Formats: sequence, structure tokens, C-alpha cells
Amino acid sequence: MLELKNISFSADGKQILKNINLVIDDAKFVVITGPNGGGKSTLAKVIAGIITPDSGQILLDGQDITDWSITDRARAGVSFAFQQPVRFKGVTVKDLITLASGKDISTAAACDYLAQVGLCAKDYIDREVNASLSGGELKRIEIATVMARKTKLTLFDEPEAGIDLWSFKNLIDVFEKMHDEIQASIMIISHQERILNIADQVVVISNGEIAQIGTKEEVLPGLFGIDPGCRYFQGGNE
Ligand SMILES: Nc1ncnc2c1ncn2[C@@H]1O[C@H](COP(=O)(O)OP(=O)(O)OP(=O)(O)O)[C@@H](O)[C@H]1O
Repeated sequence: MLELKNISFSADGKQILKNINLVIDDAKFVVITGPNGGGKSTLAKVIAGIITPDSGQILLDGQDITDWSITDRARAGVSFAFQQPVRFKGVTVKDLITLASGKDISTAAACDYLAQVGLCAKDYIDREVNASLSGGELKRIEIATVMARKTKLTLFDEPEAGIDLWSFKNLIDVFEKMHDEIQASIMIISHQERILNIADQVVVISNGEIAQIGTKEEVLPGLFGIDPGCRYFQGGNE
């Protein structure tokens, strides 16, 4: 279980997160949504240890990890898939998936992860994770590595961004499979209605605060009912 207690964060004199209190139970599929600039990515970075909050506590299974480094949090089972994935010059896709899995997996097993994210494994398995990969390819490779890592809590920041050509349904299948197989908590920042639809819990962050929290049945009607003429959320890519 992940617990955030009174998390606040400011930068450049602006309060970006204001006293956030949130509990993510084990094996839950949580979607964080809300208007642009509301503080969603900042919150994910606080959880992953990329930025340190000014005040408040982060507890993972009751243990205070507020001062832990990204590496220590990763070892404790927190993974973060960036909005803009990082490239690793000199490292092949197979190396990256093997590193992520933490054991010496076979080429066939590594290829299986690539196939699940819609990449033809033979075309990618030996490629270097460098600038020659497109943004969408890189994003899918990152999702494959996160699947191989099988961590307790995985954070995805707008996983749908840049993967337009990959059928949206596949992405949803990947998340549902991860959720079912690993019994892990998945926390996804998304504006996509179809991702919101598969959430156990939806958290709306606006202006640095939790504006609403509940099941999709509780939260979605209010969100979509605000202004029927102006749909804030995007439908999935058909
Ligand atoms: N290091 C920083 N210095 C100054 N302002 C920042 C910093 N990081 C974030 N912000 C501001 O904090 C606010 C929240 O940013 P954040 O990226 O968390 O929003 P978001 O909800 O993820 O937005 P989006 O939906 O557009 O991705 C924005 O107004 C952003 O400009």
C-alpha cells in the first residue's frame, strides 16, 4: 500500500502540490486525471523520488520512503514510465528487458514482451535503444520493460502519448494483463476516457489539490456532465 500524507511542493515561488493525502491500496488500478498544469506529473515524480516534497510523508507498506533515492524506491518495487522515455545509447532492447526483469531471461521471453506491446520482436530485439527509435517505438519498449520488471507499484505518465498507430485496445489489454497477472498497483496519468473506464479508482487533481476521488462510477458522470457541449476528456484513438 502506498500512502501520501500532507504532500506539498513548490517551485519558483508557486505552490504546485497542496497538502495531498492519498492512499493507493494493493493491486488497484488508479487513474489520475484533471486539467493541464494541475499537478499530476509532479505528483508522480514525488512518488518515484525524482523530486522531493517540501513537506509531508510517503509510506510504502508502512515504511517511510520520503527521503529514499529513485534507485532505492525502484528496488523497493516502484517503477516509473516517463511521458518522454529515456534513450540508452549502447544498450540493446534485449539488454534493457533483461536488466528490467532482473534475471537472465531467454530471447524468446524478451520477444514475448515486445509482441505484447505490438512490436515485431525480430525487428527490435537487437536494436540499440538510441535516437534511431521513434518516440512511439521507444514508448512501447518502455512499457515492455515495465512489464518485465513486475514491480509492486508502476506509475505511467500519459502512456497513450505518441502511440497513435498502435491500436488503443492493445494498450488497455496490456494494463489489464499487468493488473491481473502481477496483482500490482498501477497508477496511470491519463486524459483518455477509455483508460478512465477501466480504473478501480479515479483521482482528479486540479490546481495542486485532489478535487475528487472515487470509483469511476462515482467520478465520471460528474466529470462528463460538467459541460456536455465541451468534452474535456479525449476518446481513445480508433
Ligand atoms: N520545476 C518547476 N518550476 C516551475 N513550475 C513548475 C515546475 N514543475 C512544474 N511546474 C508547474 O506546475 C504545474 C503543474 O505541472 P505538472 O506537470 O505537474 O502538471 P500536469 O497536471 O501533469 O499537466 P499536464 O496535464 O499538462 O501534463 C504547471 O503549472 C507547471 O508549469
